[in-house]
Amino acid sequence: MGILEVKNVNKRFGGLQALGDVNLSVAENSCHAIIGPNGAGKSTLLNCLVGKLIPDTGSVMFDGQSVLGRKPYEINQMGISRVFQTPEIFGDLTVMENMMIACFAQRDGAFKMHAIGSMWKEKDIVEKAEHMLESMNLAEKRDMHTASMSRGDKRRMEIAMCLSQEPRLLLLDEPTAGMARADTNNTIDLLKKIKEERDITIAIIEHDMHVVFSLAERITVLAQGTPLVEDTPEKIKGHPKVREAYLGEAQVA
Ligand SMILES: Nc1ncnc2c1ncn2[C@@H]1O[C@H](COP(=O)(O)OP(=O)(O)OP(=O)(O)O)[C@@H](O)[C@H]1O
Repeated sequence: MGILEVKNVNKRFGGLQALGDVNLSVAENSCHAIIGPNGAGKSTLLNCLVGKLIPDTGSVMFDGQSVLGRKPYEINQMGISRVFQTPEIFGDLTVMENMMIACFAQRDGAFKMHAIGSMWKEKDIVEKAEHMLESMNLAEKRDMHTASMSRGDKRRMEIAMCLSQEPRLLLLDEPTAGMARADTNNTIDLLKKIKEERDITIAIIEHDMHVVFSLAERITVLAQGTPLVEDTPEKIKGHPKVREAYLGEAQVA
């Protein structure tokens, strides 16, 4: 039994079957990639895992408990955190302030903006935020306004903010989208380090096959809303069905 078990999930948008009988089992402490051509249903599936969408039929179990019918914040409290394609951070605040807000939210369940002036008095929050920034190689940038950070640093910042929630399952939606190769490689190294140091399961949606093959232990290929194959990266590389699904689009080599 995986920490995440998706069974027979279906989701329609009007006449369009976005997900058709999706089954997915993600093993605890593994990194599982979900790949597939544009429009395959990857984001729809992720949205069903975090309560943003409700499947028409099927079940989604996390650590033996159903996530269906729960609000996104309740699912977050269960231990599932999602990093979005577009970083969700406060550009007017510094890296350290953003990190402290995330640590507050984790400790108190919420953060009220009026508390921003007094948050430096909270020693445990300051220490935790400093530790998170160090572990994500962002300590040197702590006083920088996040609006002036590079895309790669912003993305790492958001991953750090998600990790401050101490999730057991981290969902990454194209974590290296729009990054230069050097930044992508830094992010891969950082995610490997996170996996080594923490008791964490990672599910990742990614178009960049270099990222997928560098990180994933299992890969599920979605095509037209249905899992086509699920296997190890070695078996997925060059798999005829996968090549067919990507025909004319990307390269899975
Ligand atoms: N809210 C919505 N209303 C109607 N159709 C939708 C909605 N969300 C997604 N779709 C459709 O469902 C299908 C699956 O979309 P989804 O975004 O899940 O694919 P994807 O694999 O994540 O694609 P991409 O790689 O391009 O992000 C597409 O045909 C898309 O147009």
